Amino acid sequence: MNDRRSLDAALAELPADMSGADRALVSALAYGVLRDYRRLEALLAPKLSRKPQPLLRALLLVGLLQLEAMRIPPHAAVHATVSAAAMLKLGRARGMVNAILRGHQRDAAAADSSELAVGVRYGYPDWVVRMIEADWGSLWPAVLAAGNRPAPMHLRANARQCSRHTAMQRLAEAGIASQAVRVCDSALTLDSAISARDLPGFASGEISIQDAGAQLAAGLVAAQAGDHVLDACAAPGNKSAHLLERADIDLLALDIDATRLETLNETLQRVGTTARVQVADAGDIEHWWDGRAFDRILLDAPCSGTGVIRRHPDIKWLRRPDDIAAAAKRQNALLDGLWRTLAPGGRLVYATCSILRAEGVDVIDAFLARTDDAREQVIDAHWGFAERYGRRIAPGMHGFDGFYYAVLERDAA
Ligand SMILES: C[S@@+](CC[C@H](N)C(=O)[O-])C[C@H]1O[C@@H](n2cnc3c(N)ncnc32)[C@H](O)[C@@H]1O
Repeated sequence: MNDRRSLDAALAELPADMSGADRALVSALAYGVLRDYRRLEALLAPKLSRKPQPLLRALLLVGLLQLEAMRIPPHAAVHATVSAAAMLKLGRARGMVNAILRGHQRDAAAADSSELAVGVRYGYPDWVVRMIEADWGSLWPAVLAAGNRPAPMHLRANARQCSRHTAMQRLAEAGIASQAVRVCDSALTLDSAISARDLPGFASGEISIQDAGAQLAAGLVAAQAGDHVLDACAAPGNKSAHLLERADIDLLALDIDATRLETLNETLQRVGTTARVQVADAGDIEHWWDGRAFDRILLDAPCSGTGVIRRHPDIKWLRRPDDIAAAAKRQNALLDGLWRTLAPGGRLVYATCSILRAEGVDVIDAFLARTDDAREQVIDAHWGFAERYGRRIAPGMHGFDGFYYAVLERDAA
């Protein structure tokens, strides 16, 4: 966490020859500690007489997590953690690890978590708790708690290749139970998660893995055959692929990150579609725009990611309070730049996986106030909550990740 690397980037460095089961366990331990980091820290602190070195501290947190939140028999959890101390050349600390974990087992039954400070109890930095409280009113405890629950696995049926119904039948034939997601017609949810390589139809592009809340974007863009469409922040390409699956459009997919665009190319190839793909700063239109106006633009803006904390608990600890205002500034600048490339009568969909107003309705409010030829198109939908402009979704609502969407239209010339 010190280098602000994401958890996914750190897990990508696990040894290539590690077994799938070990990989899954390491991943569950890392995600679990980050989800519950503050509470585990609060449990550990009184048991220490001095500050342990970082590796030992991390090991103790992993040990406590196993005792607190995982279905691992306590004696096995203590034994494995003590053994790991030796493997990590922390042999001299084995006695201490053993004593702390055994002591915790004894004390745990008597512990009363209601006395913990709110941020510790819910496992969030205080500044995030304050922002969620301010933005979500009485829903704030539910919003925080939802960010600590594992997310369901949603799939998207590729309309070019099969109906959602057919996709579900094929999964059922392979013994994989799924259900249709009510308010999103391309989405289905699996009863239990499964790796992509074991999903029938994934390699051939019939189905893709994508949160159902994220699948709402393509329907809001509502591009028609022949439309000239821009996906301005497109990588790793899930929404681009969905846009292309829905209609024969002429899509330009931009992203500032060349490595992430490689994943986009792989995704488009897998689902059997093509787009023009370009590395660019979307806001810097002089450098990439050829002057041909777009009928539709999707701006899936870079944001705090506070709506996807349940999938990426490291976000809680990687973000800093200043990041929110900085993100809002970038979002405003992207909107201003991209608006100039939108055709009169065209539509721009603004999306973020943030649940903070500063990156959602406040951005749109300010944009509409300074942009004469922009109008909000009210989203008439059965998902999320209506905001002054746009709609936002709380994490876990309908099973979705947290999102904000607004639809803007440019006055006809
Ligand atoms: C929320 S992600 C997009 C997810 C993508 N739309 C999808 O559904 O797979 C935001 C993306 O914006 C990109 N980005 C950030 N700043 C940008 C900029 N100035 N211009 C273009 N892309 C940018 C990031 O590299 C990141 O890939």
